[in-house]
Amino acid sequence: MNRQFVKVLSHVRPQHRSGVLCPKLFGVSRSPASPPTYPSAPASVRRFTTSSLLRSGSAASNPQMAFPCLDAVELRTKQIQSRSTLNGPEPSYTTGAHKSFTSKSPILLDYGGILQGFTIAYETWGELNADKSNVILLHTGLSASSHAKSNPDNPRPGWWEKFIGPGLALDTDRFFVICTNVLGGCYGSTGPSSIDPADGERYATRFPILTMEDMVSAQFRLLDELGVEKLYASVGASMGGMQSLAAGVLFPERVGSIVSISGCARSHPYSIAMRYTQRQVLMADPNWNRGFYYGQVPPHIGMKLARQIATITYRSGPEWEQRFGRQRADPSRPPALCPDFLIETYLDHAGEKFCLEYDANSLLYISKAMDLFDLGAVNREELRKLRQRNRYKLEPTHVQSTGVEEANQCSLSLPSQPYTEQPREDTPASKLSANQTDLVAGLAPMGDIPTLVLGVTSDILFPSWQQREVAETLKKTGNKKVTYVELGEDVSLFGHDSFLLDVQNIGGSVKRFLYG
Ligand SMILES: CC(=O)SCCNC(=O)CCNC(=O)[C@H](O)C(C)(C)COP(=O)(O)OP(=O)(O)OC[C@H]1O[C@@H](n2cnc3c(N)ncnc32)[C@H](O)[C@@H]1OP(=O)(O)O
Ligand SMILES: N[C@@H](CCO)C(=O)O
Repeated sequence: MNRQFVKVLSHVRPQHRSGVLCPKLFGVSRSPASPPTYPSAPASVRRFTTSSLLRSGSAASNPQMAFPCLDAVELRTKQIQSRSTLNGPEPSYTTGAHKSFTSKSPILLDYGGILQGFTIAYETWGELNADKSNVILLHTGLSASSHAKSNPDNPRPGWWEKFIGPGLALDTDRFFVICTNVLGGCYGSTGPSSIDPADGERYATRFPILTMEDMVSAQFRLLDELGVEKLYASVGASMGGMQSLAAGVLFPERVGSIVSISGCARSHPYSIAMRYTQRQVLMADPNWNRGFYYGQVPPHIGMKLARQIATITYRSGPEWEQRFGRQRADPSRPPALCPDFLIETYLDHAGEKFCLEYDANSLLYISKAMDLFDLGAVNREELRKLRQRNRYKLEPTHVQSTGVEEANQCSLSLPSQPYTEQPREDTPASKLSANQTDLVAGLAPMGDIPTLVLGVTSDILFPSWQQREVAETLKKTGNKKVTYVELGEDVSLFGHDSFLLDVQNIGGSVKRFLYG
């Protein structure tokens, strides 16, 4: 491990020890040994809080428990409701100054949606050389903005701050690094929170279903605009790893090399299950309101819970064993149903940090796009045919849909009969082999692109077997320039998020590959 874990409460910064504060909205004080304290709710709110519903102990055998964690989120709802009407109650999703590219020509999306125009927010570092041959396109994970690195216009540290710069993994003495906020995002690029030019209202859930390939196609429109014909490298981790591979499949002649860190060539059922659960939790928040919450209280409770589930998939059990063990935040207090164990206060804090920082609808659309990701030949062919069928939507004479007939197409209904296990014609072995063959055919366009596949053994979301699958599949396409690196548990226990944390091993491998 390249990092010291401290199994004591002192690891938790005092201001975060409550487990239920929202940095933007609450001030919470706590000394290391004292129990969590919460700001007291105004009288108007106290009426609704669970603590005020405590029943008189006269007849009960035991007192009712208190739920300060629920009081706190209810208080937040009230505070958002009563905020200034000037800016509207919803938070503004921005990470600061960035450049923007707006395409005036429409983009037809894989599943038939259309955007009449779109904007991509992006930032750059380093100098573009004369023949524009030193460009690295850096793809983000799910929730990141284009702000990968600080710059004079926005000195706030970026999400890959220590990986980009002179002499670093993405060496800005040599490369011109571009990072975008993805299509569907909420940090300056067109997404569900953007205005639909057709009616001047937010898209909300009238935003069309997206794919990774749609996001990558939008990025390549930006490259067209910048006059970049061929990338030196397409680099990304997590969802960015998916995009990095998708760029190689969609535009093989325009991609010089590929780095895929903790990515995959197709989403597997376990990762779909984990994202599905997050979406369901989020959509169950009444404030989500089927996506039409703009101008109202956003679904901060659903977002918080979704992020807690996500965090469980981003790190690893062994990391938490070392870091928190079974320690409770305050063993002197009786057990509570609100955050109690250190791992619980940690997850609570992760949810708090995120719940108003990111647009809920962006989370839904982008996580769905991750689920839909499959670079296998069969899926790619189906998407190609679908695009072909929808080409007419790009005709200038095409009248835009009123949304009604399209909405009907979107209405999945649950099967009327309970699921019964389907008999399989294939034996498991031949099924597996068919899957592999399909993926080899799908990745064939990358057969000549030098590729680094980097995985982390402690990653449960994009597990190392998927990394090996990508590397092995590429080799089967005839690609002789595949480098496979796996960080074992003796190197990193940070799980999926290792790509954000392990500068030495992740950054070092990327640097060696790019300089190779
Ligand atoms: C490409 C992309 O996807 S970029 C997107 C990256 N950004 C995010 O994911 C945003 C959310 N951030 C994170 O998930 C993390 O901060 C990371 C992955 C960026 C960095 O991880 P780490 O440095 O290991 O931070 P860690 O997960 O330990 O969290 C530290 C925070 O938890 C708090 N904390 C740690 N232990 C506890 C605990 N037991 N109880 C409560 N709070 C705790 C710390 O005080 C600290 O608070 P702060 O961030 O408000 O200062
Ligand atoms: N922590 C990362 C992981 C998923 O890429 C994120 O939130 O985007």
